[in-house]
Amino acid sequence: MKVGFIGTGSMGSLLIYALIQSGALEPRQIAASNRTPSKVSQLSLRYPGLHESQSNRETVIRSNIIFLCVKPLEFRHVIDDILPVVNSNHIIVSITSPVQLRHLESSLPCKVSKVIPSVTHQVGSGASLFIHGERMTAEDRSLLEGLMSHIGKPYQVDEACTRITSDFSSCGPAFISFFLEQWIESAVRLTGIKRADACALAGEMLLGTGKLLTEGGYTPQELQARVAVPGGITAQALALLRNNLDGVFDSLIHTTHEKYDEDLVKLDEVFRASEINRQQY
Ligand SMILES: NC(=O)C1=CN([C@@H]2O[C@H](COP(=O)(O)OP(=O)(O)OC[C@H]3O[C@@H](n4cnc5c(N)ncnc54)[C@H](O)[C@@H]3O)[C@@H](O)[C@H]2O)C=CC1
Ligand SMILES: O=C(O)[C@@H]1CCC=N1
Repeated sequence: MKVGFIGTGSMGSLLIYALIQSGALEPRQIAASNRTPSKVSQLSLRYPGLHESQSNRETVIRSNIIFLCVKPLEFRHVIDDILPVVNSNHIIVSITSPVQLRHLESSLPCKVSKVIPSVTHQVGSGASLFIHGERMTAEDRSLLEGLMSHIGKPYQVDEACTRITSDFSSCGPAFISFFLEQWIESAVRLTGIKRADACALAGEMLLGTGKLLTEGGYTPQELQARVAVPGGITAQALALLRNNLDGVFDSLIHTTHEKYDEDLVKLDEVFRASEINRQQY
């Protein structure tokens, strides 16, 4: 299996790192290209054998599966660029949520899927979300899921639920880190605890909480009940959080969905405009 990466910014390079580190791929199985070529040169120095493609087309030509790791509004440009060298056997994967299967299927002659990864894959953890296109056979699906299972837990989701599922799996690490950052800064300011100690304790706590939710059979509600003995300190603090955060998560979900919808409107325009142009010429 040969795997290509178009775009080696934050997420493209993280996926390359994680897939090599986990043993899922050897560097010689990978080809990569990026708008700024020096980013790929750095990767090929770090992983001898990784092929530094001179163009996105070269990445496609050398690969069976190609991950498009660029931002949503860069998709149209990348697709137009690689189109002449894409054939029906290629599997092209979008790692970004607002790009729809219909955008990919209407503009590419190959098999397509969306796989929304998470920064947690850097440590072989977290969920990756799968939304397969109709041209993906059962064999293609298990090939892609098998590859990603080395660095996270594959989850099939409906495209209509892409935003809310990636809110948890992909944006979640940032949201929870924000929560912890605020908490740690208050702790440092009010109690004098060393920031490094607070960070280490917060990380261990989050890891353990994650395990209780995934392996320990707890729901978030049950976990609160287990820790918050009636009349105790945790119960009092939970009441404070409940009052102060009332409505925050509704607003959070509205915010992520509004931004997603904005991107989707722009993508629909870009993909439609380009189809109209193609018909004219
Ligand atoms: N950061 C995260 O945790 C996650 C990000 N994503 C999605 O992944 C996508 C990429 O995100 P990042 O890697 O954080 O962005 P980034 O900006 O770090 O990387 C994008 C890369 O694409 C390259 N690029 C742009 N146009 C190109 C072209 N025509 N040909 C070749 N390379 C080109 C840029 O030079 C850059 O290196 C975004 O849509 C993001 O929403 C998805 C899941 C998680
Ligand atoms: O494309 C997305 O929705 C992802 C989730 C986190 C960042 N970007």
